[in-house]
Amino acid sequence: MSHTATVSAPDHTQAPPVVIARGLSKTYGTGDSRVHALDDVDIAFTRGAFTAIMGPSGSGKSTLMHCLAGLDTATSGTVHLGRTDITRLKDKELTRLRRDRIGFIFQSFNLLPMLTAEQNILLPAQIAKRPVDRERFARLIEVTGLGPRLDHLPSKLSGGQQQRVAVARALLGAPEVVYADEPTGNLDSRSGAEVLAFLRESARELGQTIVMVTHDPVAASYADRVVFLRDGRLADELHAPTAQTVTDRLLALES
Ligand SMILES: Nc1ncnc2c1ncn2[C@@H]1O[C@H](COP(=O)(O)OP(=O)(O)OP(=O)(O)O)[C@@H](O)[C@H]1O
Repeated sequence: MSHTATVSAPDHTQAPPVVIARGLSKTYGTGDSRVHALDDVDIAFTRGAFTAIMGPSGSGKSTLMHCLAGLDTATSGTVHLGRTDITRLKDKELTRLRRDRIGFIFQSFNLLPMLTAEQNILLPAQIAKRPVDRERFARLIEVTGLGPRLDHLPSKLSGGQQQRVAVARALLGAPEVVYADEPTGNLDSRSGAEVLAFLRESARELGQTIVMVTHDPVAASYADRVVFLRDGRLADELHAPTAQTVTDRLLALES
């Protein structure tokens, strides 16, 4: 009698989804000026996965991220964060959900200029009256290499250091998902690579779920998975991307 055993490698398709969007559509305008920014998008993001969203200009990347994050309201469809259908929440509940369960990283670092690096990192926890996980704080400072800069004001930090402060701030509360909108758009390639390596490490080592919008195939190559939008629809998907495979798919989409 023969026995066959299948050993499946741990991969993100086995992990439970943290964010699930179903039938997500967003239209702007009416009549002839009507634009389908998102057209019936179904997508899920599993725990600990680092996903990049790409696509030609106007394909709906920002709209998708804003609807997933509860920064914009979808015309139809649902978005679940864990068990919460965020499309049913009232404004106040949505504000609280964004504050307590989601991390944000933007192209502009959005640091408060009069606060030190450390104070900036701790600010969201203070505002939410949330206890600070000192162990996680220490780990984030170690991984970001910000230790010697903690008492510096943002104006005394390089762009890359400022963005690392913004990333540590977004990750400190262990949010269920982090949305990053062109996080390396304002950085030189070396600083950008440091920030991206840190995001990748956060996904792998801390199980942090990250969804990043980017135009840059090199940035996307740090992700585990790249999803491509065209005309508001999911058009393609790549796993274990390289800058070259991402570029090839983008060119195919744009042709
Ligand atoms: N507030 C708005 N009013 C009307 N149309 C909008 C609005 N926001 C976005 N759109 C349209 O929706 C579509 C998708 O836009 P979106 O900004 O999501 O695309 P994108 O892929 O992020 O583009 P880019 O790469 O240029 O940032 C585009 O046709 C855009 O013109």
